[in-house]
Parts: sequence; C-alpha cells; structure tokens
Amino acid sequence: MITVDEHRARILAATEPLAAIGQLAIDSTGLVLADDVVNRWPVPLFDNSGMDGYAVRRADATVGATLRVVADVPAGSAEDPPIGPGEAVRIMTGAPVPSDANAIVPLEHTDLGTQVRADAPEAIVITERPRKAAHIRRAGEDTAAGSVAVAAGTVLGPWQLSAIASAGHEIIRVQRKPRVAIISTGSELIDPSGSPERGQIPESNSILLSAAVQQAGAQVCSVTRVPDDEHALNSVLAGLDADVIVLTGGASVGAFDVVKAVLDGVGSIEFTTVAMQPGKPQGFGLTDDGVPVFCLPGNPVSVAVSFEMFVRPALRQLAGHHDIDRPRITRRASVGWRRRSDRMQILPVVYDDETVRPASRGGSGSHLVTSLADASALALVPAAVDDVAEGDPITVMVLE
Ligand SMILES: Nc1nc2c(c(=O)[nH]1)N[C@H]1C(S)=C(S)[C@@H](COP(=O)(O)OP(=O)(O)OC[C@H]3O[C@@H](n4cnc5c(N)ncnc54)[C@H](O)[C@@H]3O)O[C@H]1N2
Ligand code: MOO
Repeated sequence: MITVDEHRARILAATEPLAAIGQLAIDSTGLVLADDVVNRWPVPLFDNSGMDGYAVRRADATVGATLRVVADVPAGSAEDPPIGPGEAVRIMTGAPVPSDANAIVPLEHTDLGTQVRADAPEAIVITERPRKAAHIRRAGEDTAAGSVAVAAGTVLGPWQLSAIASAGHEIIRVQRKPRVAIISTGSELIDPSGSPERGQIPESNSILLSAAVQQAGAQVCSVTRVPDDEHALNSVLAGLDADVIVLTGGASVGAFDVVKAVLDGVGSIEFTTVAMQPGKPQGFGLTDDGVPVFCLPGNPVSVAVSFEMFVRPALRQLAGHHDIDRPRITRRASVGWRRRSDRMQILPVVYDDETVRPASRGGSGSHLVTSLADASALALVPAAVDDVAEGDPITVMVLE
C-alpha cells in the first residue's frame, strides 16, 4: 500500500500543462494566460477629460469670468480646436483635451449648471476656479506603452480580460481546458430514471464526475457507460479522443473487474492500493499515446474523494494553474467518530465557523452516496490518528 501523497506525486509528475492555443479573449474566462499581454499603447491613450464641462486656459478661468465657447468636443472627436484668451471649449468625459487647455471646469462650476443642451452655449460664467490640470486624465497615467498588462500564469476573470482589451488585444494565448472522457463501468448500472430490477442500481458516478470536471475548469468530451465486458470496454477506449480518461468501477480484485483486466500494464498504467478510506484501489498511468488515465474505484463516495485528491489537482495542472489545491482550514470536531487507523480517512463533512461533523450518520462508508449532498468539505484524518474525539482539531479541505 502507498500513501496518498505518494500516489498524488506520481500523478503530478506525469501530467505536464497542455500546449497553449490562441483564441478570443472573450472566450477565455477561467483559463490561464500562457504569454504576457503587453500594452500596445499607453493607458489612457491620450490626455482626456474626466468630466463633462469646459476645457479652459486656467489663468482665464477665475470666478466671475465670462468665457466664449468656441467649439464642442464630444468623446470620439478627433478635433483639437485652438483656445484663445477668454475662450473655452465644451468637452465631454473621455474626449481628447485640446492642446491649448490646461484644466477642465465641470458643468456644475458654471452659471449654466448641468442642464443638458444639444448645442454648446455661446458663453459661460465660471463659478468655481479649477485646480491646476483639474479633471485631465493624463496619457499613460495608468500604464506605459510596452508594459505588461496581464502576466503569463494569471487566471483570467472579467477584470483581467478588460485590461487585455484596453491593452489592444482580442486574440490571446491561453492554456487550453483539458478534454476529459468519462467511462462508468458496471453491468448493474441503469439510467437514473429507469426502474431497477434486482441487482441493478442507478448510475451516478458519471454525473458526479461530469459536474466535478467542469467545476475544476476542464471540459467533458464524452460520457460512456460500459458493462463489465472487456470487448465493450476496449472498443469504447479505441474510439476516444481525449486529453484525460477517467474510469470508475472494476478497479479492485473482483472476478469481473474489467477495468483492471483491460488496462493494467497498458502504457505506464499500474493498479495499486492507496492508504486512504475510501478510495483504496486506484489505477493510474499514461497510455502509449501519453494520455493520463485514472481508474477510480466504483463506490460513489470513493469516486468523489478520489476526484478531489488526485484527478482535480491533475486537471488544474494540465490547465496551467499554479494553484491546484483546495484551501484547507482547521475546525474542532463537534462530535466524535470512529475510524480505521491504517489509512488516511477522507470524510465528507459539514462545517461552520468553529466546528466540523460527518455529513452522514453512518460514518465513513464509501457507498453512503446521499451523505454527499449535505457535505461541503472533506475532513482529512491522518492514518496515525485513532478515533476522533469531540473537540479534536481536524484538517478540513473546503470544496466551495
Ligand atoms: N475482496 C475484496 N473486495 C473488495 C476490496 C478488497 O480490497 N478486497 N476493496 C473494496 C473497496 S475498498 C472498494 S472501493 C471496492 C472497489 O471496487 P471496484 O472499483 O471494482 O468497483 P465496483 O465493484 O465496480 O463497484 C463498487 C460499488 O460501486 C457501485 N458503482 C459502481 N459504479 C457505479 C456508478 N457508475 N454509479 C453508481 N454506483 C456505482 C457498484 O454497484 C458497487 O456497489 O471494492 C471493494 N471490494
Ligand atoms: O476504498 Mo473503498 O473506496 O474503501 O470503499
């Protein structure tokens, strides 16, 4: 039996980030930027007005002065009207400041106030003197041309995408989302809405995995259910085009454990037991084509736990994320619970600001699938620890 950390290290050593691709920035939310994005120009691009008002020569804009309005500069205008002594130019927010102006007087600081009018007035009276360079947003004040707007490795959210657009780019290079093929194996599995006959159960692992893969920032490229039949599994595997393959079921020592029978020894795929409860039987390795394959045990809670401990960090690494792990916090057990001391216990739990307790009344069962619905975290209880007593500090891996 190997430890959780040993199995994880083997997986992470085998999963390099995927090659970067060029694509539209607008389609890249949540992806990792592969190359620095450099500003094509200073931001702001040119000196522009921060207010609707009048561009003036400040020396003339004393309280009570009447200034003749000689031009109108809306946003988007390419005009640079001259401003002579005793003159002003009406200007809107974002419009280029005329070269002759050295301050903006907001509408509010004139006798006419903010009343909206289509045509510029003939003259205004200044009611408040502007400060030096008042309301002029200087070119390059935010950043200089050639500077890095967003650095490689950044996870792209709305703020980063807006900075990229302002820097003058629509197409960027990003780490692509891994495409994940999901295969559930088991002759007992039927559609969730079907009517189970004796021995049959609703198939839930592929639902769990599809949602978990998407939440991890990866993409589901196929979902297949296969009976415990080597020929059927082989033909599904032969038809896949995926970056990662995740199988559930048939990973243990049963007579019909088809995944192990088909994949053990293919490429670098090895089956092993990991010192964790649940999730003990695990298979992992690369196919001859270099595609990572995860063979997870079939029990639903084992699938949930195995995904969090092994598959999710690998998917995040393949997608170029530096931060591949869920946050961990410490909480006090609000009740005690039993555990087996030879494996790390990874238990679906409910937690609050101070305490943590098992999500299921039945304890640490890998078949207690309904308990997952209440859980929002996993408690990690090291192998060396005996039963958990009320008040014990517990490491909690938060899933939200
Ligand atoms: N003699 C031994 N038996 C078992 C051992 C062992 O060490 N010696 N290990 C046990 C442990 S621990 C686990 S975990 C399971 C793992 O077995 P498999 O990976 O072969 O999984 P299956 O037998 O195919 O299924 C287990 C369980 O989960 C249900 N299942 C499977 N797939 C789905 C699905 N897609 N949706 C919902 N439920 C699913 C399946 O019906 C079984 O009840 O082996 C133990 N046995
Ligand atoms: O490892 Mo199994 O997942 O304990 O039930």
